[in-house]
Amino acid sequence: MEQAEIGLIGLGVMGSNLALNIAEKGNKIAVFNRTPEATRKFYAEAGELAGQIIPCETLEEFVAAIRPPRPIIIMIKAGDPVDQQMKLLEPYLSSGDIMIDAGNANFRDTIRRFDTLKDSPLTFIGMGVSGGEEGARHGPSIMVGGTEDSWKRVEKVLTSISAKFNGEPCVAWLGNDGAGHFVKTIHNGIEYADMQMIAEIYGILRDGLKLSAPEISKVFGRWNEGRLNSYLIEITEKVLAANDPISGKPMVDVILDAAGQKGTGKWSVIEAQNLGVAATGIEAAVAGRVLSSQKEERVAAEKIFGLPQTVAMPGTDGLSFLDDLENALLAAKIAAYAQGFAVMAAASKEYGWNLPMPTIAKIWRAGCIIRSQFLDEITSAFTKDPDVANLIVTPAFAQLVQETDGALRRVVSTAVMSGLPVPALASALSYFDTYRRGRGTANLIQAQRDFFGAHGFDRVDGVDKHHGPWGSGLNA
Ligand SMILES: NC(=O)C1=CN([C@@H]2O[C@H](COP(=O)(O)OP(=O)(O)OC[C@H]3O[C@@H](n4cnc5c(N)ncnc54)[C@H](OP(=O)(O)O)[C@@H]3O)[C@@H](O)[C@H]2O)C=CC1
Ligand SMILES: O=C(CO)[C@H](O)[C@H](O)COP(=O)(O)O
Repeated sequence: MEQAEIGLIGLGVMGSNLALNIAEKGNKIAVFNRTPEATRKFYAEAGELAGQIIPCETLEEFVAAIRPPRPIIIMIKAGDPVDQQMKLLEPYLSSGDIMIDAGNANFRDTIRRFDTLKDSPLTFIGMGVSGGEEGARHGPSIMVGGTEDSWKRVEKVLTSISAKFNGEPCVAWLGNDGAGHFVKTIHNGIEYADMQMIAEIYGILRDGLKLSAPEISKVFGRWNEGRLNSYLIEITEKVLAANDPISGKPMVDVILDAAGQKGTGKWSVIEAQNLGVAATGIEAAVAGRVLSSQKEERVAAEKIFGLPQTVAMPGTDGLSFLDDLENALLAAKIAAYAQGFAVMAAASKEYGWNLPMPTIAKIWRAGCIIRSQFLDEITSAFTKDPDVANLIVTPAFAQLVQETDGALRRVVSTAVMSGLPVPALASALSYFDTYRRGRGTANLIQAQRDFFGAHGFDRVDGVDKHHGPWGSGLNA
């Protein structure tokens, strides 16, 4: 029997679609799933692609079905399952085989797995894949980490299955060991911020302007034709227009307001903190999901405090305020993306990855969940100045911020006066206001630290005097 040129383990949502994508691009693929019923079902439903697929029910059979040296994609639940699966697979592998973890791994696990195998005859690639079900099937964005040699061995097949933006493939080798999974984690962190900010704007439209879900859908539909054009805005329009087949009500109105999370948002925040980078939009988004899940506590608190009176939204016919909302979302989005890229720049230095910022922006323009026109603008900004300290000071984005920050200020202040929670939008505004103010207020914090802990401070006049005249805090 003709052998496959690639193998894939894990026929869940992502793995089965990725396998069909690989088969459709003319690659013969062997597949295996822990539970064999899933393999049988997958093969039975593969239709005309079945001829390109070799379904296997044991790992021995699976490995034998792939031509050596074997590239094997592992697309299963992240964490311990990946270690378990690799351990079960390894005895069957031979020199030169590559295990490619394509799930949402923590990059620290990826570095550990990479290091464990680096002096062995086997190779490990940690690869972030974004695009959900549809992306996996028709073209995801793929972020690869590992040795450049191992990348070259899988470049052709990954390029064939990736999304394309104006013909350019949305796949790239980003650096050694955990680089790909780190970038995927920050992609998801930005995704969290983007989604939280959209949800906050939805809250203002629903609870401030009292618009119905179908009315809000139209607003997002209009915005999707402008500068906010993106996949997340597009699906927001669609989600808000859908009706619940059971109750006939708008679907969103019958969905419990408690968001799930699987870890990548939280890891983004942890890593940003570890690297000393302010990622306030992602922090606000993760905290927003945590608070959202405390449904019972929130319901009880509403009984105690009630809700503040909503103030009139500025603008006589609501129109100019809608323009403000659109611009506010754009301004806040700039802050979140600037923060995400700043985290990656710091990680690149820390881990010696040499992450290519223009390339990362490029491969996010299509295929992934945060894909947008906006990322093409980020690509141009980083191409002109790849080492810029912060996206918001690049000429194009500085101008955009200047055009939109007034709207963000009006929207945040109106929401605050109405008691409508906007933690991510407000964090973006505070981030701008802090970042652009040459003289901040940390002089007071330094004085306090010196007072109670003799921590010392630097002086603005450069005079070498590092303690204040307050003596020990104990004597004060
Ligand atoms: N869904 C999405 O939008 C995206 C998901 N991802 C990531 O892709 C990976 C797969 O996600 P998804 O396809 O959604 O998940 P699913 O829940 O649809 O599928 C999970 C898969 O993992 C397998 N699995 C679970 N535990 C083990 C184990 N201990 N050993 C071997 N196999 C195991 C399951 O096998 P079995 O049938 O036997 O249970 C199944 O094939 C995850 O890391 C996820 O974070 C990445 C991008 C987008
Ligand atoms: O990687 C993804 C999208 O890019 C997955 O859909 C992921 O599950 C999203 O994260 P969470 O489940 O925490 O919202």
